[in-house]
Amino acid sequence: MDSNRILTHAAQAIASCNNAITALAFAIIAFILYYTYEFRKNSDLHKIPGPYLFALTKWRLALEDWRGTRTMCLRNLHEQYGPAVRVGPTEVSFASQDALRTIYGAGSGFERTSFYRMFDVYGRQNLFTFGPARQHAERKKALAHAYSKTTVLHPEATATPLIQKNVRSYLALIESQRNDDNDKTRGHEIFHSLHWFSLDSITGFLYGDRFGGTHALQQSHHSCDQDRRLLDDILDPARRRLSWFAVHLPKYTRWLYTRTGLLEKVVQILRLLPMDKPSTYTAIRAHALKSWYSFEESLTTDSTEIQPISERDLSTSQSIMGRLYQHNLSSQIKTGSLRTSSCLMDGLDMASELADHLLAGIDTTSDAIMFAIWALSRPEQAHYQARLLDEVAAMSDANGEIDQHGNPTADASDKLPFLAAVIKETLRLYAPLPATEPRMRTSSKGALIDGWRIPAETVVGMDPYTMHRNPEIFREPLVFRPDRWLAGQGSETDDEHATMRRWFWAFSSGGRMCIGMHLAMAEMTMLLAAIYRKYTTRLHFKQQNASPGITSRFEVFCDETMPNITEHECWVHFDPIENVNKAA
Ligand code: HEM
Repeated sequence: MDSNRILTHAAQAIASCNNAITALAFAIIAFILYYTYEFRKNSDLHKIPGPYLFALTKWRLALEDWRGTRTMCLRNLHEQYGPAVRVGPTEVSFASQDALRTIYGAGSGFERTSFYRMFDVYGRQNLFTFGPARQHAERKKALAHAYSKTTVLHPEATATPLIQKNVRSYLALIESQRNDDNDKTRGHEIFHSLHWFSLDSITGFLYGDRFGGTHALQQSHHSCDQDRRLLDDILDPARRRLSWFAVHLPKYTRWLYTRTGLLEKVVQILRLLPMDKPSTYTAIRAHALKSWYSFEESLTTDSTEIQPISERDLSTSQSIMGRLYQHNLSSQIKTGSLRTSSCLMDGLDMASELADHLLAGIDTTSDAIMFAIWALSRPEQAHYQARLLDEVAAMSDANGEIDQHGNPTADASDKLPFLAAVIKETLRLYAPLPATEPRMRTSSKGALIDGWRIPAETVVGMDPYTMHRNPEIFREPLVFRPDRWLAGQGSETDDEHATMRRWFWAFSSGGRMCIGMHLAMAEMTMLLAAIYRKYTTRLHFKQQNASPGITSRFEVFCDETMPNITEHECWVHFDPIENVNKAA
């Protein structure tokens, strides 16, 4: 090849290289212009403060989700940018009372977003996942009475005797572990045992003893081990990764988990599943479905016609399953139809509803009780434990405050002011569901929230974590101080108390507020009152300088002031009060 030809080739190569660089440069500029246009297109959202990258792409917030730092990040962004922050191209986070009323107030027109559809069960929607207010309101009407405070605290209805029984089983479990242990330094791991307590309570309440009530607390019961294993897939930390995939890549995740045969094997070999099968909630959902089918079967054994529940089976007729079934049956009789209106349910609708309550009622309540015991057991908070011990010790048999087994009654436990303050402070600082509750208005009308014009289809949300740590509302927000809730006892004025109560948001608010709140409160008050009448608690050495950690969605939550975390574990000692008194 002569030198001219070489030069010509070289010139051509350089020219084509230049063309490629020019094309790339154009592509980058076009990309930036496109995104800048997209970013600015919505001039209303564009005015809301927030970091540029978050507004540019939803994957920036998804990265925080992946790292498990979403809620902490939102709180920091609110500290930096104020009560309204744009956290995605079409997502805004709020932290103000005006926003709370506008978004979550009854009849606000804001609905739960598609985010909640990952909680559909057996392919059916339920109270938790319904978007439209009308559908949701009809279902809530069918259930509200059974969850009311009057029903929950009624001494002869299902909840109270059931929780009393579970409290006794819990105390018996503490005692048996204490007696079994030759090594008195071993201590008690309460994260798991409190899950057993809440599992037995919610299954008994929903299904009754005959059809699905569990016995995880009763070591001598034949189903104890099997019932405890129902929780295995909930307590697996891989559940957080699965939540991330389910939220951010829902179609892909559904595809992965519905493969069968050879493809299923390929998916497994390539380790594509975010969480190995059985994935979260598999065991609980299977248990819930089995309970429903055995109940349904019992209704049709004697006849081909479905019958009302027999009067003699009181525990079943008073369970949520029995009540829901009766309610549906009477609606069917009234309308003469099996499932023509959205308020009527078929078997799977009812099974889905019950399964969802089962899932909602386990971690929440047990995590809250665990944090209360952990907080009271810390040496720096010994004076709060002493105050609670005094309060429960003063309960008297003569006033009917103690039941025949020597434990505080439901009604009396509900009326203890200091215990109520301990629980409220626990739920403030360690809310079991601390993350964003996303909502959206789908009607073409947007909304004015806290002075900002928000177009329809924008995801808006608030989170208890940020609300509960606002230093302008809660003095020393990271400090566990139950007496802040007691009028005339902390340094807060009456006005400050009223403001704090408005900012307390552990159970949400408005039409979508937690339906299980009174049940959860009864479980918490009765168990804590009974424990502190018999025992003092102190931290085990494994818990020194370590906060227990709980899972909620993609994140682990703990006491952020502690240097270490014990994830899904919490170790304490229970010392019988008479021993403590003798030693003193
Ligand atoms: C300390 C315990 C509990 C806490 C802190 C709690 C908190 C909450 C919160 C914050 C919500 C709203 C979530 C959202 O919109 O994203 C909620 C809803 C709900 N909770 Fe609870 N919960 C607790 C216990 C329970 C229990 C024991 C049940 C048992 C049935 C339950 C059943 C539900 C249901 C069915 C909903 C949906 C209500 C609706 O949409 O109308 N929760 N809960």
